[in-house]
Amino acid sequence: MSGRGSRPADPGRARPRHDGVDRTPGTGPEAGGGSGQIAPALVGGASALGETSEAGEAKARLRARLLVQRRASVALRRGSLSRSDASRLANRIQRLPEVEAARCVAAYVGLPGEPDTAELLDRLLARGVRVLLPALRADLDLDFREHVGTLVPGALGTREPPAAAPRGVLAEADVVIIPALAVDRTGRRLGRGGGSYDRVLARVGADVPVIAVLHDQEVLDEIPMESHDHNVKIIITPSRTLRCEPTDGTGEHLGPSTS
Ligand SMILES: Nc1nc2c(c(=O)[nH]1)N(C=O)[C@@H](CNc1ccc(C(=O)N[C@@H](CCC(=O)O)C(=O)O)cc1)CN2
Ligand SMILES: Nc1ncnc2c1ncn2[C@@H]1O[C@H](COP(=O)(O)OP(=O)(O)OP(=O)(O)O)[C@@H](O)[C@H]1O
Repeated sequence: MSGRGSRPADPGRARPRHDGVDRTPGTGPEAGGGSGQIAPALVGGASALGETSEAGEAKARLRARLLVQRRASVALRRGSLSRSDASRLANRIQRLPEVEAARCVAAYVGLPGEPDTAELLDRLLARGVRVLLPALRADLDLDFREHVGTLVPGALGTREPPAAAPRGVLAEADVVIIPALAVDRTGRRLGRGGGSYDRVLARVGADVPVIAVLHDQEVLDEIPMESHDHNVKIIITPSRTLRCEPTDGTGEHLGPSTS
């Protein structure tokens, strides 16, 4: 990313503890706090707290490489292929039994370089499904709001429902659809390094299916894992649907089912 805008020089110090429990009264997710000044500068693919663990450093390097790859592919495609990708993705996601059965879906609005989710969101709304979308907070945690059909600019180039949209209660989502820079077949996920979805997934029930959406070439053999990372259950790319299998504890996995 390009390090735009006015962000604090040492954002990591302002971050909350990362054990999945938000203990700060009135500042937790869905507490209705505004974005304010945005926290960390996720420069060069480094994580928000400037990871120093081996896995954290490996993630930062991988993240930087994947962001370069995405930018190159955006430049190459100039949007046209991404529209057909968007339809194929929407079809795949809608065909999942978990999504067919869902009355409320937490999803997201694609950023440039990501598979476009606009068609999926429109189709879900047209089917009468409640759609919850994230609004990025200053500490990079996410609030959710009901998708009311319109979007306004959020921080860091995101788009989000207007502040007047009803609050979205994440616990009401039957399915959670999230972005990823990369995943592996066991469901390990690499994101943009803000820990936004690590925090969101810590608040999602273990029985709620989590679906990661990304490009075909971003399904990798192995993603380095840290203790706060949460696995996804299903991986969707324009041409593949992968169901992740749990690891056997040695890092080996039993092989995903695919279609
Ligand atoms: N579609 C989508 N929404 C998401 C995420 C995501 O990965 N994808 N996030 C996953 O956690 C959170 C947002 N995290 C972000 C972290 C970094 C940048 C970023 O690097 N932006 C660039 C470009 C900004 C622009 O175009 O204005 C930058 O700041 O340079 C954006 C979002 C919540 N919403
Ligand atoms: N529950 C949490 N609360 C606060 N910080 C967290 C939490 N989980 C992870 N973090 C911090 O967020 C930073 C980024 O984590 P990580 O590299 O796993 O992000 P990511 O999953 O790639 O990003 P994102 O979820 O935003 O797409 C790390 O410094 C980590 O310590």
